[in-house]
Amino acid sequence: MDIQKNLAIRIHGLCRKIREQRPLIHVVTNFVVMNQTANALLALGAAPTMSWAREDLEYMSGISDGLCINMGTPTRERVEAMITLMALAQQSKKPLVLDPVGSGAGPHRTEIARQLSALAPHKIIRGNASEICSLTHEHTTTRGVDSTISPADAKEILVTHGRTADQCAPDHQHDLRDKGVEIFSTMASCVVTSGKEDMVLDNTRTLILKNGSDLMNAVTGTGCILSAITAAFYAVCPEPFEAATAACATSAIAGEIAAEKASGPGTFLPHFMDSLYNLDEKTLITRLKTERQFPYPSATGNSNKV
Ligand SMILES: Nc1ncnc2c1ncn2[C@@H]1O[C@H](COP(=O)(O)OP(=O)(O)OP(=O)(O)O)[C@@H](O)[C@H]1O
Ligand SMILES: Cc1ncsc1CCO
Ligand SMILES: [Mg+2]
Repeated sequence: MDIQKNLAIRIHGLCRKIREQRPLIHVVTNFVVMNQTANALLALGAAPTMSWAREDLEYMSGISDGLCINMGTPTRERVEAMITLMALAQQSKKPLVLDPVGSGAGPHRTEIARQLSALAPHKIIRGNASEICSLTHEHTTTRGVDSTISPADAKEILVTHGRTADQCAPDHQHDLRDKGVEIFSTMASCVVTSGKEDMVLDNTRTLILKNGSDLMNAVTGTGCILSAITAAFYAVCPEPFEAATAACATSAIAGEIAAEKASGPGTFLPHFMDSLYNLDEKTLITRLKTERQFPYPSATGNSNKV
């Protein structure tokens, strides 16, 4: 069977698992997107809980199936709660997603993002391109919470590290691992940069997803929602790369459908929720657009369609 169709079927299988198992996802997120994030988790079939009260943390961590930490509004009390929850998630080996919102927008946020990134290395980190790149690259800045760099720049920084296509040939894999991918082994088991194209990476693979719509940028919080639903997929799928891929596909395809129905940002969000709720296998198979670069871009610049 066509490998992209097979991937779409597997993604739909995970959507079904979420609807059947209804994983409880504990989300400490920013004040801007709290309500829409809880609703998106519900639309997907998961169950949200959003508390950051110190007295709640141990209990909520104990009963939850996954955790999403989003540092969009990083007040001291909330950052302390995030650190406690991340330590608890690591102890109990619970699926964890970190969204380093606004990393690269000034020293305060960048320092918090790097501090959180250093915790619980089994996690998935999901951010826009400049947020992710700013975690390891001093010179990448973020404009508030908006990315300043393109997916192509992010790929250059995170995957090819300025090397030529020749140097990225399979023969040089070992060099690449030694030199370039420390972010994956020290901070995360999988990293996602979102944008016009989403990129899912671990230390052996890169997958590019080409779904979505410009309208996803005309409302706030689509990235925050993507991080929260990534935690829901990770709660039903122990393989972080597969969970992150499923979340990116689901979010972007739901966004694509919503954009076709909406007349602007005001009606986009309700259509987006409906699309998450109604997403079926046929739609995923018809719409999924991915490109796999495995393990790294080849010497000829060719990549395999997934
Ligand atoms: N220009 C675009 N075309 C298609 N899809 C897009 C575009 N920009 C963003 N998306 C989609 O929107 C979602 C959020 O990605 P984005 O990179 O905007 O996150 P973000 O900057 O963290 O958002 P926020 O901070 O507002 O929550 C992803 O699913 C991504 O695929
Ligand atoms: C707009 C905004 N400001 C802080 S968090 C947030 C939500 C999008 O990341
Ligand atoms: Mg964001």
